[in-house]
Amino acid sequence: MDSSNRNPTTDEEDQPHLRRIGRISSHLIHTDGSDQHQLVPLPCARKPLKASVSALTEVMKGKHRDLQERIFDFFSSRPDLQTPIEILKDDHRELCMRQLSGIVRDAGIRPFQYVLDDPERYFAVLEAVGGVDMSLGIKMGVQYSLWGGSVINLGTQKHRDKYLDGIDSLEYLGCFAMTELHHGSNVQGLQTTATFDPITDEFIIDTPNDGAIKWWIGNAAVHGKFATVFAKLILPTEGGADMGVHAFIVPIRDLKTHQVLPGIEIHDCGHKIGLNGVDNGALRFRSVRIPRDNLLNRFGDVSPDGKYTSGLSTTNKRFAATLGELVGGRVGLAYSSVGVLKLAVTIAVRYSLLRQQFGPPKQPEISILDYQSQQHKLMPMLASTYAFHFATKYLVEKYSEMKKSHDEQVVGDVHSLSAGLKVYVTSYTAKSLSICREACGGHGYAAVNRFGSLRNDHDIFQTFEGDNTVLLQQVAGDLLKQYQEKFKGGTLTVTWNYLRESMNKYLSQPNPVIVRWEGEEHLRDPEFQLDAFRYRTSRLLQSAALRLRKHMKTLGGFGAWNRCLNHLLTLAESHIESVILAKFIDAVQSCPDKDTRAVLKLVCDLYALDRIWNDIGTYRNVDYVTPNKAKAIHKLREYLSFQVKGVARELVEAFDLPDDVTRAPIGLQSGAYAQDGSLTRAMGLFSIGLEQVQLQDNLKGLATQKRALHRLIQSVTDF
Ligand SMILES: Cc1cc2nc3c(=O)[nH]c(=O)nc-3n(C[C@H](O)[C@H](O)[C@H](O)COP(=O)(O)OP(=O)(O)OC[C@H]3O[C@@H](n4cnc5c(N)ncnc54)[C@H](O)[C@@H]3O)c2cc1C
Repeated sequence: MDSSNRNPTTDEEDQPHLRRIGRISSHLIHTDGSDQHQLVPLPCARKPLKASVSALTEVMKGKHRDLQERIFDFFSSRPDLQTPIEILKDDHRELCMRQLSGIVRDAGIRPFQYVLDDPERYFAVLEAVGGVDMSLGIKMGVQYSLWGGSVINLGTQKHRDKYLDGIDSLEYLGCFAMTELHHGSNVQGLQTTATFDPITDEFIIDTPNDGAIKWWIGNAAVHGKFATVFAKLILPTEGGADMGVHAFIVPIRDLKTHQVLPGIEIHDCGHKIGLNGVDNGALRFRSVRIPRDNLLNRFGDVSPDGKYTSGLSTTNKRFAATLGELVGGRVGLAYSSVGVLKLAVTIAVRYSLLRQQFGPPKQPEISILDYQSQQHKLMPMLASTYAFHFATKYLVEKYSEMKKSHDEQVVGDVHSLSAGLKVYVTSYTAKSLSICREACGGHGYAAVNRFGSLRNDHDIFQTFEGDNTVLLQQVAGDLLKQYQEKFKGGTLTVTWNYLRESMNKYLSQPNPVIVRWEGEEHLRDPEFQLDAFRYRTSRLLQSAALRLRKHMKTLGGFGAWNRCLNHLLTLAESHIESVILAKFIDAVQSCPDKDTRAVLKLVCDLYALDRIWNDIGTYRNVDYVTPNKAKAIHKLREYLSFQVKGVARELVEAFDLPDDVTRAPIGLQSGAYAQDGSLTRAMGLFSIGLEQVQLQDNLKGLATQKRALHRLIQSVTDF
């Protein structure tokens, strides 16, 4: 599988602008004709990179690859559990349920044990099943991370004793019922009530109006037996004291008959844009009585005589503690989203290497990845996939550490990091899925090539577990808090230490000499790259703080925040980008193999310069870079894209996705790199049809069509 970089001479010839630069290497000429400043070093002057797939795979391989392989093997041995291209909503829901129980009961994998003992393993399972069918990943997340997680993290020992075994074995399928028709993001605005009745020692769960109907609740429409219901806890004092939002276990269906229980109404949320394997439903409660013990009482409890006790002094603190325990879902989404991005990039890059269109006169057509525009679409995306891989790996490790140590600093760090990475990665992946589809032309539009379902299934990752725009504001809020702490001399949490070290440096004018440096060595120096990211974040942070203070006087806190909202969102994104870069640089520097380190460094440089170029206006506005330096960044970014293209095949191979998971006929490993143009393309097209028929076979048994198609392919081969 190992191979060296593509022949740079050939590649150069495919790129006339590079050829031009290459030939006049000693002089200072740009493709735009200007001759003012030094060019970035030339392609022909460089040593080709040696990219070894096995060495790269070793770096990218998660700790629990063996577990993921068990899952892939299980699904490849069970064609009856593979999701066909065309499937009706109700069939998809049943299939998804069978897939989940297949993992637990047939393959013997117990994800819930990992939630309890080894979250890194749990996230590895989640990533793998998401590759099989994203609906399965989400259904599993609802069962174990949300419903199961609420019992573990918000309940106490009595709840663990009573529910954990049933959750693990899937006997107690459950829901996480937080969102209401009128309130999604604003959880403190929930209206469902849980009123304590000391006479019967019960809570009475009520939906006071239509707006309080629980909405979008996963597992509710068909399979759920229980729901963790978030409701305002009301005590029976005069007028009813509202103790804020708490979580309660409410049985919704009979364990034996599966009948909906009295006082509960369940409606189906219907066909969705994607994730139709998950049965989302709406729940309404009409004076449903549950025992007092069903209050998940880790952060607040009620005694039989109706007295409320809590170790936390205010409603706000209890609320923060309750929501804080639920970050696992966000970690899972960020991690899984990188898995989706890997899949999409793999399909798009493999296809782009194979597909040929146009070429120089009277010469063979060239691969579409030889076009600068295609490199521009896909290479920074490939670099970002690597960047996100290392950042989310770090997040998962930190999350596991937090679960063990409960160290306050780590808790703060994980909360903000999980919010920031969930937002940044899911938004990026959502946009990339459309770019990948387009990059594969018409074949990208065939359902069998997967971009449509990946895009539709993944899209909602931007909204659930916290709407991205809302979550990003939490990151901005935390940054401002850290900023205040810095000036008060308090401690900064781990990922933000750079603010302490460098705030003063960044708030002074940039060094007038460095702003002119434009040599490749300087632009590819991690110190320069990190400095650029951190400079931008620090400036944004300081200016946001000043603007907020100014507007606060006239508009009040809420109004001032809204007046500065876009600024705050940019600040939070900038911070997350710099955290991602820092983790990527760490990964490059700790890579033991010299050649592999060089490849990772190249990819990391592309990630860094791509992001700097994307926001070049900001850097220019504050004179952090001169116009000539900006041009040099642009050119180097283009050139690095070109260089990454040379190792793109190895970089996607290192994701190590089996064909069973990739599935898209245009993105399979086998035969994808054959050089025989016309026949390869013909075979490629037919194999798409064949795949479609194979999948339909699973559903409808159309074996005769398959044989006919085989004959057709055979005739092309014979010809
Ligand atoms: C398929 C699916 C599955 C789901 N599963 C579950 C589940 O199992 N359990 C559960 O409890 N919930 C579930 N949800 C609900 C989901 O968590 C909510 O949809 C989500 O929290 C967003 O809330 P909302 O829909 O009310 O959006 P809103 O909060 O109304 O947001 C709408 C728009 O307003 C903007 N907006 C809102 N507030 C602000 C603000 N302060 N500043 C700036 N912009 C703002 C948002 O950015 C967004 O663009 C699911 C949803 C879907 C679609």
